[in-house]
Amino acid sequence: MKILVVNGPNMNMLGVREPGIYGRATLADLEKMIRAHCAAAGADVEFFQSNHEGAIVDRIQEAYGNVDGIVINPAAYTHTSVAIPDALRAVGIPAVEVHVSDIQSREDFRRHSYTREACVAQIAGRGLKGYLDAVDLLLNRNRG
Ligand SMILES: O=C1C[C@@](O)(C(=O)O)C[C@@H](O)[C@@H]1O
Repeated sequence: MKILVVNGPNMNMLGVREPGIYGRATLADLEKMIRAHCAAAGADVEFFQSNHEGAIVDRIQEAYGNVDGIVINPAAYTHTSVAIPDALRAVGIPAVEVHVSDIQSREDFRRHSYTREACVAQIAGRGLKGYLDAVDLLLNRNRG
């Protein structure tokens, strides 16, 4: 089982950006945590972060035929992008959407996700642990 973890815009600023909302851990800390979790479960993992919508679309397309599950935090593109969910539907790889914060309890414009419909589940408001829950969900789904 190979999992691709995709983080969208400003997620490279984790640890610095709005720590009251996103915490003090960095993207490197997050990736280390996910890597250890996947290793313990015997799964391979790859990471990708970009601030550019088209680069995220390209990476999802590259996953076609190479990856069994995608964990994606599209960040702000969650609320604006049609191209990212279209790419997820195009490759047909099961994906779980993750948000560190609880997008339902913040500003109104964060409540709607275009990506959600292209994913098997959405996990929000569990902090960084949400990524591990998303990995588990994909692993359990794969075990059938
Ligand atoms: O950049 C982000 C991060 C986020 O996806 C989260 O992880 O809580 C929530 C989004 O609304 C926001 O634009």
